[in-house]
Amino acid sequence: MSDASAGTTVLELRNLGVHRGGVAALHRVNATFRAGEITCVLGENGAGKSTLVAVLSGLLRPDEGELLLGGRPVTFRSARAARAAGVATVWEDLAVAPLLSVWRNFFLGAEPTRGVWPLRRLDLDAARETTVRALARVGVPGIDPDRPATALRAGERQSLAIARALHFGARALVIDEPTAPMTIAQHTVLAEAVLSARDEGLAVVVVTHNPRYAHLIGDRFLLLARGHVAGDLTRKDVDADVLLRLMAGGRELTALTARLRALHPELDER
Ligand SMILES: Nc1ncnc2c1ncn2[C@@H]1O[C@H](COP(=O)(O)OP(=O)(O)OP(=O)(O)O)[C@@H](O)[C@H]1O
Repeated sequence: MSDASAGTTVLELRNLGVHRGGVAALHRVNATFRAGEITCVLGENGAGKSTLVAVLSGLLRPDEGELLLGGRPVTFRSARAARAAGVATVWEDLAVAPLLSVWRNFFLGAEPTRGVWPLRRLDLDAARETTVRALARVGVPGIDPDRPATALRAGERQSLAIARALHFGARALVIDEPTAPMTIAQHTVLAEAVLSARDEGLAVVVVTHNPRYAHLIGDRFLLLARGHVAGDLTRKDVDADVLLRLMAGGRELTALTARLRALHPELDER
């Protein structure tokens, strides 16, 4: 466990409001993100998911309400400030600097050095070793740290960012899942890293479009609809089908499925 025992509140949103382009992108949002738990944030396009990520990661200041970290109100003035406070965000597409090596991406400016100034120099072996160890810790063993980051696949790239967050002592991890299709194998790689972060006691927030995947890994589910909290549920409250139904658009899909199954009983088998 990192700094908090499982179940302790790490991040909290109180009556959070954000206006964007004349609309309430978030309106009176209350939510709690706890240590050792994965909270999946679900909602249709425009529900406010990206806005929530922007607030948690320090890119956007809320217009109303408060963000609390470890019980104290905080105002992040930048993404760097959020990271320094222990809230790490894994972006959908900016997880890494693609042309740099895997280990350079891991450290990005925080490389270990050897010796004392003015003879201090980069400790390359330590940097490589640390990277390999940190990746193995999130379930990605055997990566050559000198490969360019472009050689990593989508799930591995995000896992690298998660490994960094763990290594540098994050308390909360916000993951904006790739919307581009990922193979099952890469989804599994990412899920394993997400579960490692949870097991190490971080409060994990996963923004996803996929309710089935959410149900597989999530402990709690925050459903957003038009900037409002439409549901705040635990695993005990829902199964994957209920989640699917609760997501806007899911209602139509469920009705369609029921109608098709009534007309074609053989579909029941699927
Ligand atoms: N930069 C912006 N300028 C104006 N309005 C914006 C801006 N960003 C978001 N909005 C509006 O805020 C609301 C919430 O958008 P947001 O992008 O947070 O939703 P989302 O759930 O992330 O959607 P998606 O799944 O499509 O990314 C929407 O009505 C959107 O049109």
